[in-house]
Amino acid sequence: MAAAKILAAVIDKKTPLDGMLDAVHGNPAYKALSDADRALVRAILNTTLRHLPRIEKSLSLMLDKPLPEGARALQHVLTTAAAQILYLDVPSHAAVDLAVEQANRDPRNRRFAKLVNALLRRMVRERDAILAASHTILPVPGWFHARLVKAYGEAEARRIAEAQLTPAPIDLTVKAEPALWAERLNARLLPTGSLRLAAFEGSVAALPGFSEGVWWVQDAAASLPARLFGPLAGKRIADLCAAPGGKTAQLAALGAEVIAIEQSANRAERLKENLARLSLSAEVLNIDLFAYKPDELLDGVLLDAPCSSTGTTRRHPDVLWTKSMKDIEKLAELQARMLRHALTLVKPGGLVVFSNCSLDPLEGEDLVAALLRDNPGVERVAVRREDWPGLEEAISPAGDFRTTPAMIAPGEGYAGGMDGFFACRLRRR
Ligand SMILES: C[S@@+](CC[C@H](N)C(=O)[O-])C[C@H]1O[C@@H](n2cnc3c(N)ncnc32)[C@H](O)[C@@H]1O
Repeated sequence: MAAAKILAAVIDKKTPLDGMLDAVHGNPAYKALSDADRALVRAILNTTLRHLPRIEKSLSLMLDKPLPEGARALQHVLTTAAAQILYLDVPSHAAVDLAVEQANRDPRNRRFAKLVNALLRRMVRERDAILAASHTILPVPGWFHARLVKAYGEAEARRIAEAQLTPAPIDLTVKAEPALWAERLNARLLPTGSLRLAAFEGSVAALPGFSEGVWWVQDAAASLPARLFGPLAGKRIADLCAAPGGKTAQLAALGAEVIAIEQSANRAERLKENLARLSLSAEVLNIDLFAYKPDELLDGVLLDAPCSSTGTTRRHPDVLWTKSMKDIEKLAELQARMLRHALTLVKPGGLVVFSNCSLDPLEGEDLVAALLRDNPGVERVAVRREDWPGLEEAISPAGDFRTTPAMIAPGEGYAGGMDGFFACRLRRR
């Protein structure tokens, strides 16, 4: 019940999933569930959203005629039930019975209860054939696929779209001694310097090193921007969009004197808590970055800007259904303004690293190209392939990091992939 309602809010009202699944401020129907039922609802929603185009197409092929416009709620009941039948390891008959019960409970949908029953039972019987046939259907919305094709070409777009079907593994960044901690945690040491856990269920807080603040959870790709500054001991660096603090922690662990700026009060608090657990220090300023003017120009600035997050769909599959091209355009404009401000904060010769977790060039390559065109006082310091063995494919010809979920091959017992990220290193002349 909760799953279909929450799905409706994502699809019809563009409400992000994270907020609705928050244990304190989340959707009331979700909060009323037991821990086990919450986990099941989360799995159903993430699975439904990951496979939505394939589920919808499979359902439409089984219907003689489309459901009437007024039956949106029924559509969500059907898609969440179909996700369980096709992709989740739960008893199919329970999913069918629940969907029929939901249809019966809603006076607008009662007349469709028999149809729901027949259609879903047929789906159970024909599951293997439906799954085999659905492989040809693109697993992402059309607008997003078109953007991927434009940026990466047909074949790579397909690989990225398929890669986002696999849930992200857990990656960790360690303060020091990555090889030693890789062994202790039975993790794979990635070419980014991150550790990747083998298939893992449970709480990371129970793993060795957590309570001592030795490491933090951070996707491999997300760890790259902070690594672009080179030696940081004694340098003053501002992290302009800092919370929850993965990159602030990296900068501080590398010896920088960090000023961490975060506009949201709640998120600034979370950043402070995270730094405290890691015994790392930074000056945390809960202000708008546009209001920040240091007394003296800085050695470097990290701008990990708010973005469309289209690189994180393995973790947040709702993004593709809540964001649109309009959002990408608006965010790209904001990022360009933020980047121009960031460049005023560093001394001549100072570095600005600009990054975000979008796959769209409007928020990355195009934005930087326009900035360089208009600002002769700024130059790109290209990332060199020879400095990043194993990550050559993630470095663009211009010398930026451009990672995608289709990069990093799986290893024995370890998943592949990483978030889609853009990171560019700029220098004020
Ligand atoms: C992509 S997240 C940053 C993630 C962070 N760098 C990390 O590695 O953990 C962007 C952050 O920027 C913050 N933010 C957005 N607009 C801002 C502004 N004008 N000034 C300061 N922070 C802002 C958001 O609240 C959000 O926490």
